[in-house]
Amino acid sequence: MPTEGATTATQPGAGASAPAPAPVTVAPAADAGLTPATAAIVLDGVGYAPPKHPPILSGIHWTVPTGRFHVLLGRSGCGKTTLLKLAAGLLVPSQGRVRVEGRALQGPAEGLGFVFQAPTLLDWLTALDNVLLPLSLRGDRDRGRDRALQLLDALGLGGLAGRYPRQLSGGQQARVAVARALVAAPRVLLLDEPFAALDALTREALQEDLAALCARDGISALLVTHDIAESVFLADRVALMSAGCIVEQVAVELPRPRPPGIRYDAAFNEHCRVLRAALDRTGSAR
Ligand SMILES: Nc1ncnc2c1ncn2[C@@H]1O[C@H](COP(=O)(O)OP(=O)(O)OP(=O)(O)O)[C@@H](O)[C@H]1O
Repeated sequence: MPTEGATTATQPGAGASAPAPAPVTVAPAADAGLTPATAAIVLDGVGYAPPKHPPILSGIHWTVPTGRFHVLLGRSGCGKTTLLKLAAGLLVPSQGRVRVEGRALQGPAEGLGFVFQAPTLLDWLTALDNVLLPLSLRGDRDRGRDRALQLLDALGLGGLAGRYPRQLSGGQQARVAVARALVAAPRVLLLDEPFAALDALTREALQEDLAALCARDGISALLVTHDIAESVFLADRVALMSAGCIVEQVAVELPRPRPPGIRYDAAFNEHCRVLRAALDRTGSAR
């Protein structure tokens, strides 16, 4: 259902024989402030400027509803990582406020998982102990062992729990990093281009596993990426960032669960086309 003020985009020149995919909803940035009944993350008029530096972000109104998967898509340098750090409480906004699960952030948010651009595993710990690290740091290691093993299994690393990072491929290390972010059963997961360094096939497999785990556990997720197809495969809604602002939003109205083959469907490609056009409207990176 298009949001008020939204426009729709259809495929030009779609042939008479093949049914045209349903229109994709493109909403103006103003709709980013819509507040659903339950919100995982709310950014209310958020701006951020480092000390003695011009603003990186301004006027961000954005809500991630509970249990939904939202993606921030934008060119390099537009402010995506900065926004994610504000949502995690790792940076304090210069204007506005951030709320995670209804609580105003005063510092690093609790009960939240974070997956960084690089896996950042500790070389001297096994895959299992890397996954257990967040629990070990608070003295809960033993209680989490079964969950850690189950997560490694769900991510295809069942037989590799005893390996050290140097004995794992890049894709396997990325899987360990995802398991580590999930081990404490966060309700909210933030991901900063976690698969950017991986080859296309490994990346797609990880997207599928991530989508399945988030759906299984009802996790609210916010992922930052440059990758249009990754956005469409994972997201319920994509926000486009440009020069520190959210400029447009695209609702991804594809069924869930999304099988790997959906990437070849006309509707999937239509979403990619619309996002690409929206990204082109944002101009060049600054
Ligand atoms: N602490 C800082 N001090 C000054 N400038 C900063 C600081 N942190 C980030 N910036 C600048 O703010 C802008 C946004 O950075 P950010 O890392 O949020 O972008 P991004 O969209 O995540 O980029 P990428 O996709 O390349 O990771 C960049 O121009 C960056 O150089």
